[in-house]
Amino acid sequence: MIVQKYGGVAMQNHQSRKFVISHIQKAISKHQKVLVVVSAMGRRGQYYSTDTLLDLIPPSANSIETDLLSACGELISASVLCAEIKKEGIPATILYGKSAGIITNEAYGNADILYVDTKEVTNTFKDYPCIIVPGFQGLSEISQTFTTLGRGGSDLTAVVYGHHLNADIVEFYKNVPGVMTSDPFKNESVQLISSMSYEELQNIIIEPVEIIQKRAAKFAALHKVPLHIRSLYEERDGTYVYQ
Ligand SMILES: Nc1ncnc2c1ncn2[C@@H]1O[C@H](COP(=O)(O)OP(=O)(O)O)[C@@H](O)[C@H]1O
Ligand SMILES: N[C@@H](CC(=O)OP(=O)(O)O)C(=O)O
Repeated sequence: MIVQKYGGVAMQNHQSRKFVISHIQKAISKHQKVLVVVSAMGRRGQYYSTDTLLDLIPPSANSIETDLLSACGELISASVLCAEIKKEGIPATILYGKSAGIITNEAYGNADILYVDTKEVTNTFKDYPCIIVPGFQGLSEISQTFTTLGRGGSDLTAVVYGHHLNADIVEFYKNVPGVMTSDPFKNESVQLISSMSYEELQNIIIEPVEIIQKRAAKFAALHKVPLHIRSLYEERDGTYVYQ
């Protein structure tokens, strides 16, 4: 089985989600089972993006209501993709909250994962080749409320499942060809790095959220989770990280 992660840009509209569905179809043919982690649709200004949702309420410290509100973005995204995938004839379902099994403390906004219970995921794979999970969120062990894993946290969701499900690979579908020598939207003469070590990946990420979330890169390095960071739009290989 493999894990695929689709971020806000990949999920932003019907056109971009056609690419998403095509990658999922190919993954099922090749790997039989795919766990799809999705982020909220689009960026600030687009209806259901994380920043648009958070702009609905007065700026405040991380709290039960800020995490519940931002978790809604990924729930909407998962629901929309599931409906579209089923329309294409692919059997798929959604797991979230307790069934998704990502159990955290109550540090709203940047929760720590206490444990991951993959029982429901494993059982559901007996009936469905495709399971969609809203990224970026967990469930707090004590209060059973939604928590979030820091901005860009769907990347962490993906690598955490990759590790706990022993996935062949975790694929990230981006609006860039892979990890480049620097951000292609800021610099002109950049090149694709076809493979890199976990250490090199962590070193290239300066801010908490860049090509992938820094926290996710650190987790992948710690557990040696194989990664493939690649383009949503092109078939060619992107960047492999596996040593
Ligand atoms: N070295 C780098 N190589 C490629 N992209 C980079 C790099 N550093 C920063 N970036 C930025 O990371 C972004 C991540 O892609 P994006 O599709 O927005 O991710 P997400 O999956 O979070 O939606 C790119 O749009 C790019 O601007
Ligand atoms: N939607 C959340 C989580 C996330 O990972 O998003 P994206 O994959 O679009 O960076 C955020 O904006 O922080």
